[in-house]
Amino acid sequence: MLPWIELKDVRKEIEGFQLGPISLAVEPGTITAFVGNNGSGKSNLLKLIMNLVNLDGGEIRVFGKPVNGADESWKRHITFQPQIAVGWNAYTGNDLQKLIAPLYTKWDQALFERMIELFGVPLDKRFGKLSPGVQQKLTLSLALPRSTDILILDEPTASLDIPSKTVVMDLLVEWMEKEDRAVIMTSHQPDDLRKLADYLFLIQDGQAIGRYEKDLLITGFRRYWLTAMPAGPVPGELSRSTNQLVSENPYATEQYFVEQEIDVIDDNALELEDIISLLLK
Ligand SMILES: Nc1ncnc2c1ncn2[C@@H]1O[C@H](COP(=O)(O)OP(=O)(O)OP(=O)(O)O)[C@@H](O)[C@H]1O
Repeated sequence: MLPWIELKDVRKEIEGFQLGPISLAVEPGTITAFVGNNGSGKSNLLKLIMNLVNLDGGEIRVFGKPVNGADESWKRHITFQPQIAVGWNAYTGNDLQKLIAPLYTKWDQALFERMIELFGVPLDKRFGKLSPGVQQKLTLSLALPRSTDILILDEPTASLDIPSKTVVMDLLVEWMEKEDRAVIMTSHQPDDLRKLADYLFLIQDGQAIGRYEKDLLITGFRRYWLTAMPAGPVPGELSRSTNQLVSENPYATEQYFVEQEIDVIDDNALELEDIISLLLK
């Protein structure tokens, strides 16, 4: 399927910080999570996609249209939720709903009311007077009902309590199932990544480490406990300690163990957060 969003050799310099070159394609029906260390450039990459900051090099296309071109019709197909909603503090939830809903032809009022009810958001209080978590709940309740093709969320669950994180994950899964849609999100929450992401796009200090299919990533690393560690390198070996070996190619590693008659006491899959930490080392 043709990608909805395409980044080709995207580059940006922000006061001495170099972001890119980054290339990436986002297809419909997928959730892509940008994952990286703090300050690695994830939020700036989202802003570049939304044409909120200027590119220094490369190009970004949404539905085939360059984001920095004269035709801005692509913006109608995207909802962007930044980490901090700018200019909302003086408005109540009711005001914001009245301002936002008429702008979207597929506004889902039933979903808005359901989310407000699920999260218990007061609609009569000014946005600026709400706690960060309640602000995030209201912002999400004003984002998903827009029913745009693409949803871009910058750390959507960062301030939420644990039960609400689960609610958001379930709502996003349901939102994706309604029609062909795509989500890009940034997150530091392993649960979000495990439950939601189809692809992880890893960024470190402004540089792309790679785009990984989450399910393949989870099966692609294994830890083995051995009675005796082989002296030489083992195929697929990523790291070793006295009796533990971590492999990034379990098939090759296990084949080698069989050929060399090496006893494996135990083995297990690595947790997603361990794999991410290894890749971002
Ligand atoms: N307002 C700003 N002024 C100057 N430099 C900035 C500004 N915002 C970001 N930067 C620079 O851009 C880099 C990338 O920041 P960005 O916010 O995109 O990272 P991030 O990956 O989203 O971080 P985090 O995980 O902490 O949210 C930072 O390291 C910083 O050097």
